Amino acid sequence: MRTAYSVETVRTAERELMARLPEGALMQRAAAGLAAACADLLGRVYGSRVVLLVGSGDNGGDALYAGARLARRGAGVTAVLLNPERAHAGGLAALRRAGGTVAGAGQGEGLVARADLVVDGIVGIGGKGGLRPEAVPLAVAAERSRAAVVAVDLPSGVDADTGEVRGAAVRADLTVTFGTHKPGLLIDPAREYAGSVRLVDIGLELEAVPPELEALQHADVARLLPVPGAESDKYRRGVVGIAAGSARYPGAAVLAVSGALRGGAGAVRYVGPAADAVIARFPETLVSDQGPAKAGRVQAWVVGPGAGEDAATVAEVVAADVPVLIDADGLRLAEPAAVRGRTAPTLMTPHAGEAAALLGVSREEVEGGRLAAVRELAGRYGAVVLLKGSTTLVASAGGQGAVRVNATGTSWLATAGSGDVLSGLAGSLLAAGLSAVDAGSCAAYLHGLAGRLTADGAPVGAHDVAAGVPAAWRDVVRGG
Ligand SMILES: NC(=O)C1=CN([C@@H]2O[C@H](COP(=O)(O)OP(=O)(O)OC[C@H]3O[C@@H](n4cnc5c(N)ncnc54)[C@H](O)[C@@H]3O)[C@@H](O)[C@H]2O)[C@@H](O)CC1
Ligand SMILES: [K+]
Repeated sequence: MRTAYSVETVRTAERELMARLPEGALMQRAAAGLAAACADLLGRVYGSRVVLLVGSGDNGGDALYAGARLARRGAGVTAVLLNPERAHAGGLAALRRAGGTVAGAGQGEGLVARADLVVDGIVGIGGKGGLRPEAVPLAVAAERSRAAVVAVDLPSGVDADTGEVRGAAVRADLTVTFGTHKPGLLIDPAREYAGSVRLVDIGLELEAVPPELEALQHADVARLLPVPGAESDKYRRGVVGIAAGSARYPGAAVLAVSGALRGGAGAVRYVGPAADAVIARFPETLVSDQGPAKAGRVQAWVVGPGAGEDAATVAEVVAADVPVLIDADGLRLAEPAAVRGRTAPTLMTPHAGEAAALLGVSREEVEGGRLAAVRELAGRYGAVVLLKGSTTLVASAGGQGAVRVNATGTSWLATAGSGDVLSGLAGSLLAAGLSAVDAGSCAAYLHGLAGRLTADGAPVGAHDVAAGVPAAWRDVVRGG
């Protein structure tokens, strides 16, 4: 499991550790890890041109000490000081002793344009708001230059705790982060600015503290996925009911069933007006022309994909005493009070536009502040909420505790019907007995991986993604 902790938690852990260590030891650990990552990226350190962008805090200190290490190995290192009076004194002295030079902000853009490597030490976890105006031209120059850009701890200008980006921020190829991942490094839009992320262990002890975010890895998903035992039959493996599709959108039913068949339930039961289309494509489906309440026993329901205006079916499913996944039109049609009143688990799976409609805010607001939005929805509905997107977030019912984040997806998954496959898959995992948080996060993981494996750099349709789920599942259980 990968975890990310809030700035407040990091600060507390750092204070405790610093009290036990000689002065400056932590910064030396950080700088050593940073310099090693820079050297790896440069390949050849000797003779390379390195420019440090140095703000007024310890983030700049890390950059200066790392710059000193690179200068000792023969790099030409220049520090651009955004606030010369407040630059880290010890770091500056170390850089000068190692033969590095110092320049004012005015020379910064030209230096960045000619650099092989730019180190962004403008702000780290002490940053407030977006980049200050004087730093913006440097961030722009770094983005334009051919130099590799390494962010120290996090790209300057992004919010460490929320992943929000207000105004300009540094775009890094690599972020070297210290002690733990910060939430912003795992959540879009900030995640996109971070490039690849390398974690440097500086000895912080965080195990006893609840994280802000958790990201499942292959081994975690492998442990959670259902495996049929020798005694299993289709009913013991779980039956998932799919109430989806309409005369207008029969395809949504077919796609939700296609996901459900690959999700580990022993059988898929379909109710709705698209039974012919479903059976034609998937003859193994149990279809019923009765409403959900009379369709026969299921261990979990999926309702909503392509449902059109069929509020009665949504209400019938929401009233069922088994885990229910509500997606797409179902999110709009479900009565909030009925959802809140449910006692069995509920999993809601909106994309940003649907989440915005439920919250009564703009889509941009949800996309810019995904963590707050998913927690808010989970709180309002007392339901587990999976907010879809390039990074998918899953909040526990009530919105408290660690939020799961999934980044296995690819932008090729932004295709019609892809969400229907995801809801079928997650519903199937619910029926197989996973908790709503595990079902949602494992489904997002497999779905993203299936998208990545099948797309392999080219466009794919939603049905390809569903067909790719078994390969993703095998990849996960075989350890990648
Ligand atoms: N505290 C520790 O034990 C360690 C801290 N480390 C580094 O220290 C960083 C935190 O250092 P600080 O607490 O000094 O804070 P930062 O260096 O992140 O930033 C604070 C400084 O930047 C200014 N500032 C705030 N917002 C700004 C903005 N939007 N634009 C421009 N300037 C802005 C503030 O006035 C302040 O002077 C970490 O991110 C990490 O890089 C590492 O050395 C590891 C050990
Ligand atoms: K930084």
